[in-house]
Amino acid sequence: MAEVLTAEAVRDELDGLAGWSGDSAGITRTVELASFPDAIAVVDRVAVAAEELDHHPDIDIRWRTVTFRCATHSIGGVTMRDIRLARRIDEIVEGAR
Ligand SMILES: C[C@H](O)[C@H](O)[C@H]1CNC2=NC(N)=NC(=O)C2=N1
Repeated sequence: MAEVLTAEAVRDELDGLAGWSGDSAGITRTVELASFPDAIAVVDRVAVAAEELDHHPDIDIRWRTVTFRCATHSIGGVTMRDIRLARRIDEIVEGAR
């Protein structure tokens, strides 16, 4: 079972996650894509990655702007599962731009 990260550990991990912010309750990144279809394509790729990781982000879609929030719901905090998911999301977003 993943262990919840301390606030300091989350801050350290956020240093390596450009565009992400948050705290020990959750981490968030908002991205703007070129179009609504591009945004949905990114969300679809993130869904595939989330299924592979068995770890799922909260996703807010507003036209071309997509916000991802990662927290480990079963624990109620941020774990390395969320950090790994955030890294995968970054790879997908960078590949879509
Ligand atoms: C059974 C399955 O492994 C669990 O329900 C997973 C699914 N995806 C998850 N995603 C997130 N963000 N938090 C969880 O606790 C979680 N649990």
